[in-house]
Amino acid sequence: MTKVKLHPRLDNGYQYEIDANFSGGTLHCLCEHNSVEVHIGAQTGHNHACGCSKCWKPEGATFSLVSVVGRDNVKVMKNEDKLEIVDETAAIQRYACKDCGAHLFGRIENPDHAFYGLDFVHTELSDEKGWSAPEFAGFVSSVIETGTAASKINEIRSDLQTLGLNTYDCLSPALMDLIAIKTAQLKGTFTE
Ligand SMILES: N[C@@H](CCC(=O)N[C@@H](CSCO)C(=O)NCC(=O)O)C(=O)O
Repeated sequence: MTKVKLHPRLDNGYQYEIDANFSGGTLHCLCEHNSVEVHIGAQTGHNHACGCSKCWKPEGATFSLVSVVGRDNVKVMKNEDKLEIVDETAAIQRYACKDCGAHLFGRIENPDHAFYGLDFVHTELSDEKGWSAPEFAGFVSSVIETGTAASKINEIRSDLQTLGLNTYDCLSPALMDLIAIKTAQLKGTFTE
């Protein structure tokens, strides 16, 4: 039986050279010429494999690898005119290259969103080494929505677990707690 390809960074050995002093790098889209460049001026956090239908995935991958960084650390350096928002109605507005389709960053504009202030980025689009490593796999069941055979889901979960990534069908408990805390704060029901 053919194995489902998770993501090149996961399938090919899962190597991350984490550097405690790492302070960012430059993402570039996949265009050979006139590529879009976005500088990320800090280490990223909450890196995870995401199976949702909206996050950008490289060719053939079932999951994206996506992490977050403060929006003030995200700066478009080159070919900004090639960027377009994939879906203006989505909570995360993903800025993609019109030519190659790679997503350079995703931004939340709703100040009431739990993750407002954080941009979503795919650090595999950078040549630098030292970025944060994936910590878990989220929205795993969602891969069925985009055509992965439902019969493969147990194998997929098992492969992710083998890589040390706990699997969730939403986000990790820590991130779901942040979402619930924000909701409680907005409702006035939050207690420490
Ligand atoms: N089954 C849906 C789930 C989509 C979903 O809720 N995705 C989350 C996380 S994306 C990054 O981890 C989300 O916040 N979505 C808002 C958005 O994408 O704008 C599906 O697969 O589409």
